[in-house]
Amino acid sequence: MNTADGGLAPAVRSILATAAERPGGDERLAVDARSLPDAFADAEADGRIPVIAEVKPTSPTTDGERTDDPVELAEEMVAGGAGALSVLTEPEHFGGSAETLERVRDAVDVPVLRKDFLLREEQLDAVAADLVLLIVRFVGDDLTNLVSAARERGFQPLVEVHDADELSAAIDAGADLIGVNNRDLGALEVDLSTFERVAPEVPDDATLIAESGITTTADARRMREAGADGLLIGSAIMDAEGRGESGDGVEGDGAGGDVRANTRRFTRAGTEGKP
Ligand SMILES: O=C(O)c1ccccc1NCC(=O)[C@H](O)[C@H](O)COP(=O)(O)O
Repeated sequence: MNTADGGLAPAVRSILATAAERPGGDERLAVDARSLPDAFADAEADGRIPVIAEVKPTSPTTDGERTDDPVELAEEMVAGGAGALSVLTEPEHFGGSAETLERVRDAVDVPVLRKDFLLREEQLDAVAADLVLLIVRFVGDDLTNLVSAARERGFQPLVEVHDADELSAAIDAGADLIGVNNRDLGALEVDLSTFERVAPEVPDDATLIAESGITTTADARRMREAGADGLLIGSAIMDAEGRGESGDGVEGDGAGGDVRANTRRFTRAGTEGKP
């Protein structure tokens, strides 16, 4: 359901309205970032699929909320083999905070992505992280400046795209970490063929991440076969409803709300790797 007002779903319009109001940090940050490509290489060398597991207490498309300590969740994800973490810092719609990210990053030694809807340079300075997300659809013509501003502070910018035009903008901005979001932020619908359409156009030397909608181990293998170097997985690992997944990819009798087991299921999903 695309809507008026830029074709964005009401929840996304609300997310952007609150993001526009959020202040930046008091001073410019200088970050000593943990390398995402190195973390992915370590996972591959260990026979694990590189997974960025997301600490996502809730969202506009999630039923229920996880109120467990995010640091414990993060440590369980790493114990399940996550090569990196993503932590929501958006407070109003995702239950995140900068403080959560700080605590998680202090507790683990893998790279941590700040997952938020950043619109202005000063918002980069709200909290240290190893990576920051820049969503092409939302930052528009500011993308090149924000990529530079992120790198000047030591962040690795992960540039998120949804179609070929956004990919061109990401490449023009010099992005080397590219995420293809299977979730259409206009309609909030998920379609894994989005990644399959966009991935062939991504330069070989970029690190390519399939984002959103990866629910089963079959989905994970499908994204890897389509060229994903890594997978960003939130809801299926957080699994607030405790549905889990059975061995044959059918929901219902699996690990439920056990984030360590959920993460392991994806990191050990088995694949021939990138073609
Ligand atoms: O997840 C949502 O409901 C959502 C709604 C509106 C804008 C963004 C949204 N998600 C942000 C994300 O990038 C996802 O949390 C992330 O890709 C993980 O997705 P999933 O594995 O499907 O939880």
